[in-house]
Amino acid sequence: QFVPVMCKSQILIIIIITLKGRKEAQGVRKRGARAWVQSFEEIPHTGKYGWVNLMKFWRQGYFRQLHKHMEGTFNALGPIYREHVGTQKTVNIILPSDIAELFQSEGRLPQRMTLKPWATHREIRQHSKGIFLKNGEEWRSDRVLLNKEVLMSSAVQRFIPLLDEVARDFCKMLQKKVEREGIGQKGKRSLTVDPSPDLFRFALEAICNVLYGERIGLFSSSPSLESQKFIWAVEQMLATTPPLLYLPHQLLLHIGASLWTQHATAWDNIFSHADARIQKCYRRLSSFQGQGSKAEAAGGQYPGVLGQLMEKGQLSLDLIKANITELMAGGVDTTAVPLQFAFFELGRNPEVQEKVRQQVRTSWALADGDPLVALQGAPLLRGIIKEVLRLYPVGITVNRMPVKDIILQNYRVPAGTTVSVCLYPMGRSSDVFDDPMRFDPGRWSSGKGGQRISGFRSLAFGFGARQCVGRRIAENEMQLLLMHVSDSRHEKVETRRRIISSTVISNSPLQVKGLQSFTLVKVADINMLQ
Ligand code: HEM
Repeated sequence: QFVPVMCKSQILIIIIITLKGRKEAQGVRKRGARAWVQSFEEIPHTGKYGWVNLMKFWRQGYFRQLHKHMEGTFNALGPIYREHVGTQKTVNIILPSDIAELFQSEGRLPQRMTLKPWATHREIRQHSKGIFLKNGEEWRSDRVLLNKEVLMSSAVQRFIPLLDEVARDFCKMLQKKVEREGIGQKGKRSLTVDPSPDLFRFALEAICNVLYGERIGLFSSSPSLESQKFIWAVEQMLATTPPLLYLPHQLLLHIGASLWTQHATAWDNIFSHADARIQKCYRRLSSFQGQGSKAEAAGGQYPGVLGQLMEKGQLSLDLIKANITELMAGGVDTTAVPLQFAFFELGRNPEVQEKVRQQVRTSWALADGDPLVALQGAPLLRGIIKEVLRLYPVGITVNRMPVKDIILQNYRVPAGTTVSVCLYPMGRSSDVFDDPMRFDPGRWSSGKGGQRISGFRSLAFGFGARQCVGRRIAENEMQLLLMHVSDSRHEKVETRRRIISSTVISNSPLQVKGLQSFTLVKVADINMLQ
């Protein structure tokens, strides 16, 4: 009844006073929020009609630049917006206070938006689904078993030596390359290379060693074509996923559209590669049956995640296969690409590079050859990974479907809505990070110099019970590589240092040229450099 005589802010004040008691009792009023919770429909949006928006996405090339589109939309509409594109509806958020609210409402069985094209592939090929695609109790029972093999600290201790061995061999391979192809005097050669293909090989070699407990020889002078095909297949699968998420992929499947065929073929290749590896490993471990445990059969050594799962026998072979295939598919691009960005940023920031080298040197000296201890003594390595994933997140969103209605920015969001945390714009927002465009690994340290970053800001691996199951593999794999590349204690330091300063880590145009040679899926990454 005050409307005719008062401005909007006065109206709000009056309402706060009159409704305070009632809304707080109902538990829907947030501190600092405007009094009256607004409806879902009132959330700012990018257009009502999903198909019209889809056309716009297509025309403007947003599928390749989703992160940029999100950043622009937050700038235009504020910290929350709705988006309806084709078959997808999401609410997008960016602020830690809203993210906290979302994750606190994820329930005991957190649920993400299902990647339907992936699920459909499993259904039409009659493959079992792994944890990525499952929900509910079914997800939980697999996940608990996998956590023991890849996420818990006892597992980390088992696989660290395998990752360490691959990281050391990678450095040796680079040294040989410099000696062979570099310019300058013997022993003081330097070489400028595009590190991308080598880093993809490194990531595949590392994940295979952890999963199967055996090396696949990708650093040899003639790496197998089969492995190269696997790398291409993962790239193809990732590149074809974003458009399929918004299109009626069942229809595309029905009419045999080439986008769907490319996607399904890529998955088929991933499955057949993983299948061949699994069969080979299975035969090797089975041939020792009756000679004690599989761990003993593997010469007393850790037999890899597959061997552990088979030995324990708590998951059916079908489910082991489904999950190992997902770990393979999730274990290559996810680490190879951030490593490239790590080198790129270290190249642009020589003072950071020097600090890291000093820290690694000191830590090695105290670690007595134990890679885990050495990593613990060099927190800047962890900071580099966090900083790289803040600026160049692998997955640009993490989403949840809350189990109850939640209030975000004073709007009511019904249970079951897909809410996406937009990592790329969040990582570059000055509302969330001080001086966000500065590459500063030290900002994550808790001690002197660190910014004491509070919660819900480091989310590149997701959150809680549903966070990335491969997180510890990825973090340790990337840190070990950076540690060995930075380590200047060994004999061939000179060469390695040159690799850092003049080759991989340099801000020369050649470095950027290397990045431009990425295939489709990486186009987004190049844009992230802008
Ligand atoms: C820098 C590297 C990586 C990043 C940034 C990353 C990021 C993510 C994110 C954001 C999620 C969703 C988490 C959530 O919903 O809360 C996820 C899930 C997952 N990731 Fe990763 N990941 C990485 C490496 C890996 C690796 C190396 C593997 C395999 C060894 C892997 C396997 C998986 C699987 C299987 C899931 C599904 C987990 C579930 O739903 O329970 N990821 N990852």
